[in-house]
Amino acid sequence: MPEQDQKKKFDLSLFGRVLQLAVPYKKVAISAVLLAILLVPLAIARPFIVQNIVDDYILVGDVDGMTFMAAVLCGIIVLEALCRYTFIYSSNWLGQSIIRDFRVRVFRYINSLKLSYFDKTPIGASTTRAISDIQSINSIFTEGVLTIMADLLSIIGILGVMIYTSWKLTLIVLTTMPFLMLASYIFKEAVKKSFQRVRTQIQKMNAFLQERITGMRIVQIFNAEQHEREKFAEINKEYRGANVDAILYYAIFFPVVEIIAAASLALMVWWGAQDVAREGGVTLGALIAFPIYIQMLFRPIRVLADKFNTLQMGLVAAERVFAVLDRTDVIENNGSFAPETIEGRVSFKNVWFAYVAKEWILKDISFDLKVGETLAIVGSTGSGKTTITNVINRFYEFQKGSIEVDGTDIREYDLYALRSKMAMVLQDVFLFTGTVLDNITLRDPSISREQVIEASKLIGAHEFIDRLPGSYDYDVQERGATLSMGQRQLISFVRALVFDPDILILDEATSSVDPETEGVIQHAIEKLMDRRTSIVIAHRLSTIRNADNIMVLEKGEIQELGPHEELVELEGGRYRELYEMQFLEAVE
Ligand SMILES: Nc1ncnc2c1ncn2[C@@H]1O[C@H](COP(=O)(O)OP(=O)(O)OP(=O)(O)O)[C@@H](O)[C@H]1O
Repeated sequence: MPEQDQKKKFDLSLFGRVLQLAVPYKKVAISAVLLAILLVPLAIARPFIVQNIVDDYILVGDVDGMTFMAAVLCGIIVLEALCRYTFIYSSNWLGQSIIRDFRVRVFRYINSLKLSYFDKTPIGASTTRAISDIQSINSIFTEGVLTIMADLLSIIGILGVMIYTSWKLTLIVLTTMPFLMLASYIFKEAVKKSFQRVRTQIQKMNAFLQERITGMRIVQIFNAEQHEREKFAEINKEYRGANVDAILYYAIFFPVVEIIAAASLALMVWWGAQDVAREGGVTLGALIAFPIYIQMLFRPIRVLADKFNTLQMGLVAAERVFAVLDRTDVIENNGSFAPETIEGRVSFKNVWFAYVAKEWILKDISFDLKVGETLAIVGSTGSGKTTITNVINRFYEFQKGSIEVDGTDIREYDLYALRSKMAMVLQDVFLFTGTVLDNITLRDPSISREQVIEASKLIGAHEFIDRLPGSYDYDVQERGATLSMGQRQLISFVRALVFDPDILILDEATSSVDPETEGVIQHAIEKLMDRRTSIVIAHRLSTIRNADNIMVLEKGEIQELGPHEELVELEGGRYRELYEMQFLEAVE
């Protein structure tokens, strides 16, 4: 990426796209531009009036005129201060408003991407896009476009006044310009390279910390702390090096600019002092105003190189964010069938599915589930059990065959209507930081606290939730780390129950819990499946035996399908083998 960044030239169409983000705030944006334009004459007016006061009032002894001009000068200074305050405030307000909108838009878009995107994209990449890259876009507006424009305008304005006052003095001042241009260019390129290194190291540091903290158990149990510390120190060393380089360039560049500015001033004074004495030479007022002009000319030039870098870095970040927004693998929602209620019949008809083209994971899967029936899926690891549950709710789109709910192809349903009829309980329970209540309702305001308590009582989770400090308002820490596995499972059951689905998809946890909790969970599962069409990736003997049908899946194909009593009788059958090997053993 850094290599690519360096080669990147200024991309106009990308720049146009970034500017379009300001369209909803065009009034503020236009006001900021107008203020930037207005600030130029106001700033230049100060030395110009000083020059005027010296030449036209002091030298001729016009005290009244001088007092009046001094009052005008004060007025201009106050006006300039007000305009500058409004300019700084409005340009920053603009930048912040734009990135607030943009962040929400990017998050909404990320939400709409197909799950396959997340399979391939590291979490860190998505968070970097949504947080730090968008932050850099802010600087395009605050430090970039508007201030660069304001600086360029003041350079042009000051040069204009300088030429108007004395073109000869201006030419003398400008003799040092080529040195300044050269120094700015060298500085700009050098700093850009260091900042790209800094950014690469920040990304590395983020990814490193995120992974190590998430996997802290592994780091600690395998005594890997020492190596990890060394690796982290190495990244930090590189980070420091890159930052120190950048600071070094600043430390060299700024004094160099001062020297060049001083040389300009010296040349100007040397020549100007001689010219004042000459007939028709520069006026004394001009000689007094020129040092201020020089100062005003060099100040923006000094910071321009830096601001161009900021602008370019902002554009690189914008390009990366737009690349996410330009992704076409969004969830398709072309169906419109949205019935108020459904019965919950499910049927798979010759369904074929592959995550990667032609590598079939589900092969010709067909089965029918009547309303309220339970299908238990069993099979060895990697046989495609989870995949079946992934295609019913359209996390992934199947390629051949059809899946019907109540006799209608699931692709004809409005996706949100379809999903609202289904609930999914995953083996690996995911809890969000927030209260237990929020974790159950997922902030759906239509679900009341009473409903949640009622569902918890039914599931058998109320007792333990009530014992938590704060009960339903107990703050769940990072992914529920302070709750036990069984407790997390119970919360996820309550979550599924309050959404009252017609079709339940359940991936039973394989982890063993103590007999007492086992009893509670078994009871909860029964309550959850009660009168609901359920598809369960089953691991508990009780769930499997109680299911209306059992599907034995091997390498994506149905090997056996039928009720327990039937399959267990099959001589040499896979289910019978599994049953004898795993379940009878467990019972004994
Ligand atoms: N997101 C994915 N992208 C690509 N391949 C995948 C993806 N998820 C699963 N697979 C592959 O699909 C196959 C079936 O996986 P699946 O998760 O459905 O198996 P499973 O029967 O549920 O296994 P387990 O009992 O271990 O959970 C596996 O070979 C797996 O590597």
